[in-house]
Amino acid sequence: MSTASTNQTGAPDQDRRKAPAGERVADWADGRLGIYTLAKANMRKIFPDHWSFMLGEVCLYSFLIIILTGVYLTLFFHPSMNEVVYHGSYVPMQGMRMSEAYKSTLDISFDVRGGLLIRQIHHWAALVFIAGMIVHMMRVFFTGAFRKPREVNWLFGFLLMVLGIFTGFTGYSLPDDLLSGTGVRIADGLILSVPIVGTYISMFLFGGEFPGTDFVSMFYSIHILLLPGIMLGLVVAHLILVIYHKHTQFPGPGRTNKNVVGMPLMPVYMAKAGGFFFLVFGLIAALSAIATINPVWVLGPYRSDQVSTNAQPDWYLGMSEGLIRAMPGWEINLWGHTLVLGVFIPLALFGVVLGAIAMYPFIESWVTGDKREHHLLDRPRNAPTRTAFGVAWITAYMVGLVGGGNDLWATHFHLSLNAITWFVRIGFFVGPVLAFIVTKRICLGLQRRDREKVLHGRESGIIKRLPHGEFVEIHEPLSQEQLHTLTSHNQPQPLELEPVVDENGVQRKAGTMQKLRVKLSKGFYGEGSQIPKPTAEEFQEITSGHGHH
Ligand code: HEM
Ligand code: HEM
Repeated sequence: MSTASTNQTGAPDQDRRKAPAGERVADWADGRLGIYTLAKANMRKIFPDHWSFMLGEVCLYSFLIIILTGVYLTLFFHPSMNEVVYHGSYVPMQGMRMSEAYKSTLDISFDVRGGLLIRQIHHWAALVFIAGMIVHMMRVFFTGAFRKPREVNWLFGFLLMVLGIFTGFTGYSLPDDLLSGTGVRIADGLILSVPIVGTYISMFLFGGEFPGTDFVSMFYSIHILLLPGIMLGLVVAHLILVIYHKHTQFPGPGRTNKNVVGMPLMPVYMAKAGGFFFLVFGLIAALSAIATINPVWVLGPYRSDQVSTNAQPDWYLGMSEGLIRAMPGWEINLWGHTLVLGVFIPLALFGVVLGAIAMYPFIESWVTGDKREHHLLDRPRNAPTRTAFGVAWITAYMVGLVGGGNDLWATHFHLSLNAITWFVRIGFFVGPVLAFIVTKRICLGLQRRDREKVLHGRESGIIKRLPHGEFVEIHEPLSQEQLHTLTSHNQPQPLELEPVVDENGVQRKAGTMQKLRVKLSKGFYGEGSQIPKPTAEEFQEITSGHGHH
């Protein structure tokens, strides 16, 4: 229906000059918020396409799902350790004494409409969120996306991961059932093992001797306000930086350090992202509807004189738990104080591992001396030392995880607990070294294969018999696009020790750090760490004339 009409007096019609409704709303909003310039600058922003770039989105969407479901839970959860008697609908616990926190978690699970589903979605989304972050971090690591200028964004991401782990832990502790109480007890043990300040921190957190009467309410504020608040700010900063730096892209024809090839934010990327949000939500909801997670009614309320069997932390803390389980129970007594090395060393090691992850971009650029900007990603095989290092790290993590579930491995596979402990003790040191060597060899093998492919073409699988009886396989030459992708990477040279005598004839001694740097740099780029890619001359010589060999 048209809105145009003339009025009785023949005066120009107001309606005719009226813009469409959408434009008027946009005008109204622009006059007050100035969104036009912002939108103009960003709506057509180009995003490159690769499945691995969806991992950051998985983090984002699961974070949103956690917040949405978390808000629902706050409506019914009572963060109090006051003792009450249970009279809800779960019959086996009728008349039992328990904290209000535990009672309200049972109520959420059995009496609140949709409560159990929302609890399960919250918990499953938390597991997916942290898994998503770690896999996203691996993508960024293995492709070298953390290099200049994205080091600060790596740090923002790293903080998000650490805060996510802490938020998960505080959430896990809220229901105050036997499992979460056992987890908190382990955390208290870790805190107490820290020399000098440990006792004070523990007293502060628990309002006196463990478990005290305060920690649920304190953890609650930390869990629903403090940490998610900081994380929300960090996520926004993280995404602003992604837009500011523009996204990296894999090398390919037409892609350079100075452009981005892909689809515009509006409408293509937005439509994709919207759909993907519902996919992630749907999958997590389906998982939560069919797979029980943290059935708090099984173990009963927390009592500090009881420990549940089968106690497992959520998966992301499995490694630190494994290190504690595998560590010998060493203790030193000094001047009337006990230093519990059996607990303190794993705690310190966890801290060192986290610190190394945070600092990695800076360490790598110091070792390699690479201070250039990088907007094109590395194919993992073309950075064998970094790739091998990442796989070694994952191996150490996995071995620790086996240690964290040693009881489950023992019961499910009929293994001795001691054998598993020794496997973890040895595997934690030997596994990463083996993984490093094997991965590096695989990367070099793949580089050799790329070189072969460039020089001799792709094996076609077609066998030809020559007149004199010899069989040869036809090799098909690669397309220009493939040739470009396989040869466009840089092959930097390792750093050299500076001359001992400089141009003025002054003697200089290379410092230990300098020597270490050169050594590490050789490890990265030296002989045995990269297969020279074919030169243009080699390519010309081999490809001129024949299509097989
Ligand atoms: C709440 C957690 C996180 C969210 C919501 C998030 C979200 C995102 C999104 C949507 C992108 C762009 C798409 C992509 O490359 O996947 C991105 C890129 C990036 N993220 Fe995250 N991320 C999170 C955690 C992390 C972590 C743990 C790290 C590393 C320690 C990290 C480092 C980076 C870096 C360096 C980029 C730029 C990559 C590039 O341009 O290729 N992020 N992030
Ligand atoms: C990264 C952020 C978060 C993570 C990783 C996380 C994780 C968890 C986990 C694992 C639990 C235990 C669930 C259970 O099995 O009972 C939990 C409980 C809870 N969370 Fe969160 N959460 C996060 C953010 C939030 C936010 C933003 C809110 C509120 C606005 C919230 C509110 C709650 C409440 C009220 C509980 C206790 C209820 C219950 O345990 O059923 N959470 N959280």
